[in-house]
Amino acid sequence: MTAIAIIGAGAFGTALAVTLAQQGPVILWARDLRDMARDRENRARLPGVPLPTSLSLTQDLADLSAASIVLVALPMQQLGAFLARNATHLDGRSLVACSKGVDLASGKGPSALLAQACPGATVAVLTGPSFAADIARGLPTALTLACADPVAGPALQAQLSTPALRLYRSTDLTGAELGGAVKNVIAIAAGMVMGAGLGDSARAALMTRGYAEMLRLAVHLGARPETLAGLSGLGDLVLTCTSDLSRNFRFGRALGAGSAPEEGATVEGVATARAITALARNRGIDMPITTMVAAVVGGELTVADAMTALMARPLKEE
Ligand SMILES: NC(=O)C1=CN([C@@H]2O[C@H](COP(=O)(O)OP(=O)(O)OC[C@H]3O[C@@H](n4cnc5c(N)ncnc54)[C@H](OP(=O)(O)O)[C@@H]3O)[C@@H](O)[C@H]2O)C=CC1
Ligand SMILES: O=C(CO)COP(=O)(O)O
Repeated sequence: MTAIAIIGAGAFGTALAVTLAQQGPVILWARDLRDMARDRENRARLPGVPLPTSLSLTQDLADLSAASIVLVALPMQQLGAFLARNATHLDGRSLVACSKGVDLASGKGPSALLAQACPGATVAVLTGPSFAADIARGLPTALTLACADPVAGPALQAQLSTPALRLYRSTDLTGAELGGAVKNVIAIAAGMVMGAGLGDSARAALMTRGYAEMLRLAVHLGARPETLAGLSGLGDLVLTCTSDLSRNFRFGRALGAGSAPEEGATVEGVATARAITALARNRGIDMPITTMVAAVVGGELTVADAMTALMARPLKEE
């Protein structure tokens, strides 16, 4: 019996599938397999990584019926519409949300969308500092597995850990997924600063103040502060704001440099900046960096104007 299924054959879904297939059969669903079955490689999203024989591929969601664990690794803004069409194929299992972001339409994170669409499922969140390419190459990686269920959480932690992929357990889904959502927005800001040539000191300041607003939002929404200090918050913020492998960072850097961003890349922080800005405004939470990123990506402000506005805010205690 196939125990693990993965929905979404993007870079992350494929990397997780390749890694988990070292321990047993895994089935990976894509809406369009293109040449993956023939090539036994995902040349479009994760080139250079052979797919092991224990990994099977399908375009038919009915083929996932034997899986007790389903990892959902779709882009955040696609998840709601996907679930509206396909939730019946997923209900009643352990569903692990792997998307990072906040849904623009509903203001919800991935775990809330899964729980709403699949009320009979046990929902968990897998998040933290990890580039798909690193996971796929078997490089050491540590992530957070958040699940409120005291029995399912430890079971998922054990079933989804591998010798190279070490999962730390949490019961704080809100904190785990808000860290992963906000860090992408701050990474765009960090990229803007570097692209505009404003220097490493400015980036360190943005990361630190970005962390402060991530924490403020998450605690307001019921998260535990220590979750944000962990892999899913600070850990992922550090990775994404400092690495050229991050699409969010590269997108911000292109904006800062006045050049064209890469075409076709999934840059979760763009829509999520708008979603979180609206959420924070409605709840009276001060999130100046996120608000500025939303304004710049929305074309309402230039990077230079945004930096001037951030520096001109009233002086305050740290
Ligand atoms: N890449 C990484 O290093 C990491 C990514 N993540 C998160 O994982 C999520 C997915 O990102 P990633 O894998 O990188 O994305 P990619 O850009 O690599 O791939 C996106 C995938 O989603 C598929 N897709 C898009 N819309 C739909 C839809 N409506 N129905 C079915 N499939 C769809 C695409 O299919 P098609 O090719 O047919 O368009 C494509 O396979 C994001 O939330 C990201 O933040 C988390 C950790 C690390
Ligand atoms: O989430 C990630 C690393 O943890 C991937 O970051 P990007 O989506 O910016 O590439």
